[in-house]
Amino acid sequence: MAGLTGHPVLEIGDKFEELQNNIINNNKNKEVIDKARLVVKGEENSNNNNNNQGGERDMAPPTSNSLHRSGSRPQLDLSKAAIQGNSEERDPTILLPNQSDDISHFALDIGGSLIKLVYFSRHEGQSIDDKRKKTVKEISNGSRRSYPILGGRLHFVKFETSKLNECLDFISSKQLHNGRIDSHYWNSEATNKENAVIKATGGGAYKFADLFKERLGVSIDKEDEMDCLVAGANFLLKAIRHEAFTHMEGHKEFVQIDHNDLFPYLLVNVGSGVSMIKVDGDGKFQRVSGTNVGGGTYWGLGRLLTKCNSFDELLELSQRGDNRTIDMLVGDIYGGMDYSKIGLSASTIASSFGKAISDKKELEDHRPEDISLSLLRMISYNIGQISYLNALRFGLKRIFFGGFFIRGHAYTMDTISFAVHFWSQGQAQAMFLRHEGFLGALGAFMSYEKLGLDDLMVHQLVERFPMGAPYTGGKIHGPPLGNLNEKISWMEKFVLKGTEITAPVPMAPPGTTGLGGFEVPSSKGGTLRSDASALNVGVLHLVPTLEVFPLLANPKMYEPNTIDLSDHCELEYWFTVLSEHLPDLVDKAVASEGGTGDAKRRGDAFARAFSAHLARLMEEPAAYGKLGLANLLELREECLREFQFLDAYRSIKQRENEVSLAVLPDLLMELDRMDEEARLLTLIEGVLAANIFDWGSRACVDLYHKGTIIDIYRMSRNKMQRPWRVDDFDLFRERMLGSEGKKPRPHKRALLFVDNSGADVVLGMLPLARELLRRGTEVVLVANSLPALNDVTAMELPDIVAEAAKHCDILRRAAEAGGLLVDAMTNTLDGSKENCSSVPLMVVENGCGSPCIDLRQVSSELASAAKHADLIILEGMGRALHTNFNAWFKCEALKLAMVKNQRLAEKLIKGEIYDCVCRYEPAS
Ligand SMILES: CC(C)(COP(=O)(O)O)[C@@H](O)C(=O)NCCC(=O)O
Ligand SMILES: [Mn+2]
Repeated sequence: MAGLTGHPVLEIGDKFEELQNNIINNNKNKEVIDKARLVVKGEENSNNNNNNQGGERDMAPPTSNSLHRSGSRPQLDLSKAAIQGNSEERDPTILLPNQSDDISHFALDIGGSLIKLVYFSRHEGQSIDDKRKKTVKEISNGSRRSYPILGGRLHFVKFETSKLNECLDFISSKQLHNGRIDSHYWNSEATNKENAVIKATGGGAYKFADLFKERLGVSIDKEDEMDCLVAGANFLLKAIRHEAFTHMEGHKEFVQIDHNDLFPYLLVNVGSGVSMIKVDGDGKFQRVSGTNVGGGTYWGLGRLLTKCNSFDELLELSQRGDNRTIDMLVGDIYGGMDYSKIGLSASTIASSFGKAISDKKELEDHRPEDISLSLLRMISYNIGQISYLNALRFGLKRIFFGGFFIRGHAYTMDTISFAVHFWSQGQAQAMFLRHEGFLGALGAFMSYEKLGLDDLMVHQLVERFPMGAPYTGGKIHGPPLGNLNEKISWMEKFVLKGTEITAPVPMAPPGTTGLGGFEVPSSKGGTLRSDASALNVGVLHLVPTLEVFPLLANPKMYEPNTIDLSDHCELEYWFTVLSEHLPDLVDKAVASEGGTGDAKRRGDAFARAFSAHLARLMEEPAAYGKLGLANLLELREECLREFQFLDAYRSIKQRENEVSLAVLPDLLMELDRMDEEARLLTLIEGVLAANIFDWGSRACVDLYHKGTIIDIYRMSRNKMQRPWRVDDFDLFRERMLGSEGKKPRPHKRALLFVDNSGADVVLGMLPLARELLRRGTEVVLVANSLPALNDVTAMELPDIVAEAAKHCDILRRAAEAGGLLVDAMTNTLDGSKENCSSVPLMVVENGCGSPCIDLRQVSSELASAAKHADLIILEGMGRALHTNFNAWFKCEALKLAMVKNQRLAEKLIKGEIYDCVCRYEPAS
């Protein structure tokens, strides 16, 4: 039969059909094809799944939830670390002789109005008892770096100082003061409570020391406040990618700080009072000024003048205020005119509260809203102005503002920025910090010896935004949520509370009038969320094993995201795509957990949580740092995991693997009948065509509901006519096969970043890997550490490879050489064990649990494997288009994907849905 694109291999579609008939006649295999139909027709609902659950679970490869992206260790004192006992055993005990047992888990900054608490929590124990263990050792040359030792997270929580008891209850409920979590890991005796010492800064460290001793039995070790502020700020500015930002006229922009060019700067900490600190380096600073007119002044005066009950209420009032009724403006003095000679417009405030002297009004005659706004502007301008004058005094260009007075409040930041800009005539810039209120607490935390926190680098920290955790200490939510059930009930309350909680921080630009200052701030949501600033702070995962992918040509310039979500249309489009996909995803997730009542409740909570994230980000796209499409897709996966859906597509993946493995031998036979050139083309076509099996694409899911796997595969092959929309195949062929009779040298090692399970990996990437192996190139299959949609994981791959190897000597020998076939090879094709001299086929995890990959943060395993690679192949929309489409590498790169989204096809390649990309780039 003629091939669909003129190549004989394309009989594979027919082979599928033939196979189907054969299989149907064969009772043993009938189930396989039935299952395949179920999958592709989208008939898999919770009921079906319910029925199948037991059997499928038994057959499924072990879920990889034991491998976490952030599943490695906090930087503790690892010197002289050694494995105790047999290093080959599962979960060997690791001794840390220089690690002291009494590591405390939290530190406090007890201020006049707020208590800020930073605490450290540990990951659960992990195991990499998978078939890759040998591979891992192989690649990392026997180094032990890939053993999971410890993992950790930093949480940021705040309480009102007046509610100190809530804070003590929280510490007590989490047993933070007992070091209980650690003792389990370090094999130590429970920490001696009597001697427990915790670090704290701020005035309350002195004031409440006795209470801590009485209630928790711990002593407070007081740390200097300025030391802590500076240590906290330096850490954040060096270690968090999107920490500092400017905020001008409602527009927030993250600032990339060059670590080598950070100092000197002015740190302005606006707490109850204000400190201005000139920072010259780590531990090198001088408090150069300050002002007693700060957050406490705003709150104190505001409370007296407006009878407000809380700081946040006062701030919220300002949203609806009009300060012109109470402030004396230049125009009030100059009969409505500007004082242009000295550059003051009519709307400039000439005297804060100045009108109150001339009016015959009493306090009751003024609106509390106007008073609050006038007060806010007075204090913010004053802080901005004094800060600038101090920056000028020491020749400092950069001013960072922190402290809880700011509270992520757009108008406050705009006012301070305006003052700095105005007085410096644009020469200095105000910058704000996302962890604004936690500088002191973080600094106190870092003062514990041997923590090694200050050595952490940007790529070793991953910030996550779990639902519930940031909602702290407020009247509605209580402290961060401890267990899943609490979280779900909280989500249920959350929905009852409606939009009040998701109401955005007002972001509308507060209309300026040139030099004259701002008009009344426009209030978008009407309410200012009480925990506005806390919401901008996630949980920091400390992952010292993450590394920058060493083959990036220019890591500093690297931007993983291709789609710029700062374009509002783009943002809206992708938000709609994700919202519309949600019901289907919830169905799959609930089904994957057996469709039980508990799973449904979790599914519901997940949907609410993810929708809340979307709503929040829609209102303030930069709320969680710079937002790209990859972040959104990852957030969705993280959110699923938060509600304990560890592998929503588990059964779908398994069925597609089975069906694809069943037709693999036919495909390999067809390939082997071809000459080199036809084979290479067919292999690339195969990768592109099989990338259609993508459960994350709306269009593809619709297809699966309409046709069988065979129809879809055929349709996909039919689309394979060259030229593809981006088609560098000829270049790649020349590199692989040479021209004019010259044989090029084969690649030494290729990293194949695989994408989806089923046909994608089995009929697409594995045959391509086999071709490379055949040519003497070592192949490393790079797969996700954690499940994401229907992507294949590093944990699942060895079983798939073992199955494939049963039908192919090349794969078998290579997999054996790569240590992948440990015990799976009882059944080889010919039973022969000789000839193990093949180049190895290996599997490494990439460190991610997302459909995309940010190459600034990959597993150390991958970084290690990359060192000898001279070719990388990135496959799929997530890894090759949404991210890395514009990335340059030090080695050759091949980017292969089918575009399964109409809009992306139009925007990125001026094409149509199902068009393909084959981009080949020589080393740069
Ligand atoms: C999530 C995905 C990136 C996965 O694609 P893949 O990497 O598997 O090729 C892709 O399915 C996607 O962008 N989906 C959303 C757009 C849509 O539904 O059209
Ligand atoms: Mn995928």
